[in-house]
Amino acid sequence: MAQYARTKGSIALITLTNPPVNALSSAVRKGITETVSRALNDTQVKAVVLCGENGQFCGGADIKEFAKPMSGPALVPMIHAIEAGEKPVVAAIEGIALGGGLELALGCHYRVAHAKARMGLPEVTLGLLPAAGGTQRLPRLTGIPTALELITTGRHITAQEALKLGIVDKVTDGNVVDAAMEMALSVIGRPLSPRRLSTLSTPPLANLDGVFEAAMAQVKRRSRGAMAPVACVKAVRAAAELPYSQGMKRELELMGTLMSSGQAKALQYCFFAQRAVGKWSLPNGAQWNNSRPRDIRTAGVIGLGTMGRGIVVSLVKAGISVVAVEMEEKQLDLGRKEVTGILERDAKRRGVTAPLHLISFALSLQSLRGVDLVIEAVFEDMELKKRVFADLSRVCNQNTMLCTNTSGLDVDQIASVTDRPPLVVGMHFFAPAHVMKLLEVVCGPRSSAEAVATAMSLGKRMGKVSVAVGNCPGFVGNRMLKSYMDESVFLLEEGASPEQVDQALEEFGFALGIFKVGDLSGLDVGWRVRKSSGLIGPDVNPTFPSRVRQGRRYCPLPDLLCEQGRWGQKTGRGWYLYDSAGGRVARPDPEIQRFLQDYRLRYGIPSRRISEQEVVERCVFALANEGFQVLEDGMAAGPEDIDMVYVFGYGWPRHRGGPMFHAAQVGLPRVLQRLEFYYRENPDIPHLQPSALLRRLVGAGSPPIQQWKQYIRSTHSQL
Ligand SMILES: CC/C=C\CC(=O)SCCNC(=O)CCNC(=O)[C@H](O)C(C)(C)COP(=O)(O)OP(=O)(O)OC[C@H]1O[C@@H](n2cnc3c(N)ncnc32)[C@H](O)[C@@H]1OP(=O)(O)O
Repeated sequence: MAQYARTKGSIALITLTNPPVNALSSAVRKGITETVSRALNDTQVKAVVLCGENGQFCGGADIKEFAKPMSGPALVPMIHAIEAGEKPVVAAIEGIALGGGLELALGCHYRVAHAKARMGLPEVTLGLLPAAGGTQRLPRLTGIPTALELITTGRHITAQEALKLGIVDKVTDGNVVDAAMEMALSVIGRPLSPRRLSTLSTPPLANLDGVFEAAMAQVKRRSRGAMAPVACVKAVRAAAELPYSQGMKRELELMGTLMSSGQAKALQYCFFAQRAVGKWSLPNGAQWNNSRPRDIRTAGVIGLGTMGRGIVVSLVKAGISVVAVEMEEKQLDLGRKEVTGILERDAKRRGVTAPLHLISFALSLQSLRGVDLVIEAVFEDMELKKRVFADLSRVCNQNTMLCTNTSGLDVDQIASVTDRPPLVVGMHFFAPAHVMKLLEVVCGPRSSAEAVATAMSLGKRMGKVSVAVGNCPGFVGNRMLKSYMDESVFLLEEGASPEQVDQALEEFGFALGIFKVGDLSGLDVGWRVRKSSGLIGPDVNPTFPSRVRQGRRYCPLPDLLCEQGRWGQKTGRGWYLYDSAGGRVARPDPEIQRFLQDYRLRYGIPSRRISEQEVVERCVFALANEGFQVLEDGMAAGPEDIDMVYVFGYGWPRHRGGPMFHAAQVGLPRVLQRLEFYYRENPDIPHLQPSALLRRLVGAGSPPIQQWKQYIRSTHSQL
């Protein structure tokens, strides 16, 4: 897995060969160890060049091997042998040098990179730290602040930035191996000591304590509850304060704690799950590798509200020409201003020109005649959407794909008013659409494989994580969210306060508690949906609204709040109080306490002390329980799909893997037992009744999450 060749007489060329990214599997480590030793012992060889085949230097440790017992040579002594050797070794970096790949390069005496290469230490994103000497060598090379930033964020950098930071010695537009050979020849005979990073001291830094305290505070704020960023700061601190050998001991110790943690397992699961969801398949056998997506060059977007604007920006940034349509001039002007502003600010930040030439704005659907694909983003109202799609059917070319950005309406009903149901799919973006990474691609029963493939591939082009989901109310994300939201308001009825619930969920790892999220997105949105779904209406007693509707427990608290004009941040008051309309800083509101007490008194609900454990279990297990039901109904291909929806669309803490992975990690028997308990206590809450799939999995001895699909009774995938 590492090839050896002698070139230009005195140079040994070692090539890593482990496609697709030359990960440092045990076979590759063995190959490098053997070939380096051969080169160092060959008296004819005066210098060594290390490169990777197929234009990729190295993607780091083989992540698949983390779950297995360690075998083969370890990375640390292998890199040490390169650095300590008496012949100059030059890394020829093409494509990527990530994680252990960059650490390997840092052990070489010189580094030459191709202009398009990317480098970084992304271990933190896998719940780890760069434990092949990365936390000790990088600070000695770049200084502490830069190393701290790169190691705690895992950010990839370009070759140009790497050159500026001193991480590489040369950047070339040409053949990187040739350039590395040239450098190798030029450095033969030069002293190697100054090039051995482990022997250097970290550059002096004033106010060391202050720098590390600030870094620690920042990682704790940024990644609530995540262990790896904290360990990264500690490891870099060791580089600043300890000799190299002791720093390496500290690095190893910290890595040991991380490696055995549930967080690392969750983050590594997320890495593979994110890739697995791209490999969609439909019951008719069509799948990602046998269905050809269309080449989309032009698109139309209808509706320039918050969602539509974000969608336009995402498309344009992917290089697609967009016709943006609004029906009213005022809305169109507002939309144009917003879209232009977002694109200009983004371009300024990146030092490029805003691609405004790719957008045109129009007041009529007629302008969409020639586009390849249309995304509708009008109000969430079935009749309105049907009118739009019937019009599109008449206006657009016969071949134009028609997509709806509905967040939960029946895609098939929408398709049924068109002349082309196979070319209709849902593309459910998440607000703000140019920021959020999730795209649910909703496969209607009549959506063609080509349409699904096109929407999935378009999502990827826009930098989204596209997940194929079935066509049921709320699809995957919003369908599951309903149980989570219902539990949170039931907890208020029973004695909790919004801030108590939010605090418990934020401690769990959510970026924002559910009530803060509600205030942020506007409480009136859900109010409108409940009205249109018949949960609120003329039959409901306004002074004593019923707590049972459509045959299940219902909590009228959010409706009562909306009736008082408390719509969240936009009105300055919601579950919390804000300084003014549009204010962002949430403060607990004593009025809400009184409102909740009056409500409980009025309905005779005894108020009790609710523990943090109950808050988290009822909200999170209810969410996972609905996830099991989603799987059973065939609306998601597997638990990975659900987890990626939650990680990328709903602020689920990535270091907990997703609701389904979390359930597996807590232990399915425990989840079942707690759901049974809460359902016994609340028999009027159907979503607390454990799903049949959960019971079956527990009955089968709780198999690993990768095997759950085998236990899904239905063969009726709705994808
Ligand atoms: C002592 C410990 C020392 C060091 C620790 C480490 O080195 S941890 C690993 C650090 N490296 C990384 O985190 C890199 C992870 N990979 C990526 O970020 C991307 O894969 C990459 C390299 C930028 C390429 O992206 P691209 O979009 O081009 O391809 P894709 O992500 O779909 O990957 C292609 C297939 O390669 C598999 N793969 C990638 N990296 C690794 C890896 N390090 N180990 C194992 N497998 C890896 C990936 O799963 C894909 O597989 P497939 O079966 O095709 O889905």
